[in-house]
Amino acid sequence: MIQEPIVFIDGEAGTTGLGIRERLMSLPVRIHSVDPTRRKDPEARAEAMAASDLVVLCLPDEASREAVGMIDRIAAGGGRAPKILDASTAFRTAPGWVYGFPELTADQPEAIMQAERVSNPGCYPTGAVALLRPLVDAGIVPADMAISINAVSGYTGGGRTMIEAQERDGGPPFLLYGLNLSHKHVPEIREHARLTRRPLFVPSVGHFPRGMIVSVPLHLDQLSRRVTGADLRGILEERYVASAFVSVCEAEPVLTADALAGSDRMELRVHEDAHHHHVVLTARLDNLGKGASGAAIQNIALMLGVSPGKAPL
Ligand SMILES: NC(=O)C1=CN([C@@H]2O[C@H](COP(=O)(O)OP(=O)(O)OC[C@H]3O[C@@H](n4cnc5c(N)ncnc54)[C@H](OP(=O)(O)O)[C@@H]3O)[C@@H](O)[C@H]2O)C=CC1
Ligand SMILES: CC(=O)N[C@@H](CCC(=O)OP(=O)(O)O)C(=O)O
Repeated sequence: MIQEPIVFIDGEAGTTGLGIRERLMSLPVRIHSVDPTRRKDPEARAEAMAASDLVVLCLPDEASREAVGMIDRIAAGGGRAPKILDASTAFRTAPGWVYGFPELTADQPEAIMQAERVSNPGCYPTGAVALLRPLVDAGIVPADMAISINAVSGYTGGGRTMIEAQERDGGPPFLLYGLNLSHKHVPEIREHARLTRRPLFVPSVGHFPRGMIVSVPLHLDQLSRRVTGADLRGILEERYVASAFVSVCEAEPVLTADALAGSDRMELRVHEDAHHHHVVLTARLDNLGKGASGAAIQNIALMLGVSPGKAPL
């Protein structure tokens, strides 16, 4: 009998870890857990890593870097190092890591399959890169164009600390943050959308648990060629036509941010005022779905060569 691959989730009790654990039930894998009382014990975690085929890191950035160091030491000691999928921000632009957005290009699924180390995309970059990269690749959005990105997330995006604060206090209904304009996702968006000019990114949080809209306003008369909203939509449709997770939808006058809560899919739209040559591109997703745990399951399936056997949530 063929043995099921073994997966260890470091940070299994956190928001992203729990979402991945739940979704792993749909894959033919065995989950290796450590005793909850030892979940932060380096010795117990190193043992679990050495016994696994794939380690999923659902930790804060610094703890992720330490965990990768532990796996490096397993390899240096002559052990068989497991593959790594990292959910943190630590390695999303790091050399030697493959970016875990399978829809990025036609070659990306194969690159993820072959990789030893994959970084799971950030929730906001998932929407921004999905909208911008095909248009940059097509030469329609110039790589050095001044791009602004606005986004709103559900409060689970801030992990346990923000969830507890929002649920204890009733939370502020809406707040802009990252107003020092150096949010940790900017380098990731810039690199994977292939922009040469740093985009301006303004995130926000609303008092709802799950959901996200990322929006990118464009003045069509500033693009490289004369194009219409229908042209932009055509390029996005061509890129995502085969994807079970990403779809291009009809524009709507109103979008609610939490409509895809509980789903691992993402919806893209092109909203146009043709008379004024204005377009707003939007991506709607669940920050914990395609923005985190749902994307992780896509990557785990590719990295282990297993199939979910059912359609995405
Ligand atoms: N929430 C989201 O929407 C998304 C989050 N991510 C990324 O996933 C990672 C985890 O985020 P999230 O799940 O939201 O955060 P949480 O705070 O909900 O979970 C993090 C977990 O890691 C545990 N932990 C912290 N330090 C260590 C350590 N040294 N050893 C073992 N366990 C440790 C925490 O335990 P304790 O609580 O006891 O400290 C907690 O269980 C982050 O890097 C984040 O950027 C990715 C995509 C989206
Ligand atoms: C609402 C909120 O606080 N969101 C987080 C982003 C989510 C996250 O930390 O995880 P990823 O990097 O994997 O997306 C933030 O802005 O720092």
